[in-house]
Amino acid sequence: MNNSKGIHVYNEIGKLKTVLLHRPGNEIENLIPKYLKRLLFDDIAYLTQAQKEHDKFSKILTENGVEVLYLTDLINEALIDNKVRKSFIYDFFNEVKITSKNLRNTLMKYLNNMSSTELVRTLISGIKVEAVPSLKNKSLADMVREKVEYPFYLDPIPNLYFQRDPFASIGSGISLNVMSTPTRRRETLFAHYIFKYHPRFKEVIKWYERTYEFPIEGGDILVLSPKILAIGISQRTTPEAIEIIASRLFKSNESFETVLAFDIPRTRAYMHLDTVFTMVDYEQFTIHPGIEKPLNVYSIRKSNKNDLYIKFEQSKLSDILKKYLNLSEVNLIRCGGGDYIAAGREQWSDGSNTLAISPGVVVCYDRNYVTNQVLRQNGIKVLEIPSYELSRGRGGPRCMSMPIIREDI
Ligand SMILES: NC(=[NH2+])NCCC[C@H](N)C(=O)O
Repeated sequence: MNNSKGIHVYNEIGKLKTVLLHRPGNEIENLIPKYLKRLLFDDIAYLTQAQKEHDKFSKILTENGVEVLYLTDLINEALIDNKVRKSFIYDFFNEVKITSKNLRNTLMKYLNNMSSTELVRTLISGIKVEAVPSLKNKSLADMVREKVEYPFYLDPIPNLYFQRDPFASIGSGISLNVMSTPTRRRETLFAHYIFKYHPRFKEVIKWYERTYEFPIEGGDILVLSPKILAIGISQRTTPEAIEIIASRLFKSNESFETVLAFDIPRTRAYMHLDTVFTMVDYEQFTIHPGIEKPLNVYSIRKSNKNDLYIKFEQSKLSDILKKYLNLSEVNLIRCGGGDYIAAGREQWSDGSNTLAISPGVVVCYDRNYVTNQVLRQNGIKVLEIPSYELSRGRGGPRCMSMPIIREDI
């Protein structure tokens, strides 16, 4: 592991130096069709294949000089102190509303017998009722719970391999996000403990906290330049959260001057801005044609009196990007080459969700061959990873990764 401390992310495309991933594990094997919708997954995935694909993703990154950190390692390193470990477990119980004293004690005993690695793995993959010794002296809540015949005390966390979302690196700090659905809220506990206790990360400043009121998720946050952020107003991210982050950033010593808020349609297929718009080179972006017409963009800037100055941007997207990023040309590369059918199909499997590892070099799913071809025609180097299973969770290479350090450009 390299020794650089903290976070450094001032752009979307500068050479990626360090990135955070989570390799999918048994949480995927605990999904059943009945609960898919609530757990925000679209199909039953085959874990062995998903892991192969994820390992390939990680290998491509490593081969390109990126330091890959795994969430499970960081959290293990953060939980060394026994008191911290206990409070992490209690936070999990509180998050899923395990309130019965008896059940809390029984589960605590069950978890306390585990090594730290096992504990973390279990909290992620879920706790099956049958795995825990049966309760003695049941409370009313325990009895009611038993009648429901739900197989888990703790649900699996199948979306954890989408490390883009629970927190987002912005400049030298992070937004510790408020997830919009209950199923993903436990995910932010990992970041909460890492950024509080891990020696490498505990000094990092937070622009947003998981206890705030308004949802915001990392897939909506794009650091376009040291001065400009783009944040989606989406199914998952609220305008109120964007205002709070903007004003925290503008009051800090950071270089950010403008937040462009992209108002995108609220739909499952476009749950975050990065499912329809990513940056691939200095002046090139991918975009899903399905959002171009309904897109409204607002600019948020610092006004003199420490207030926010908010304006609706009248121009078309390429002109807005030219103006704020100081570019003479902007090329919007359309998902599926702009073809209605290909764009719809490939966006669904994250064709516009690219992860840039340096200017003009991106990691993409192999299945989106139309979009990948168009990217190449525009001079972009596309590194493909297999995507039979990973794509069933509705997220691509950008969704699966959180940059920790990027080189400035
Ligand atoms: N940054 C992203 N686009 N992440 C995709 C997350 C997908 C995940 N199944 C969810 O619905 O939350």
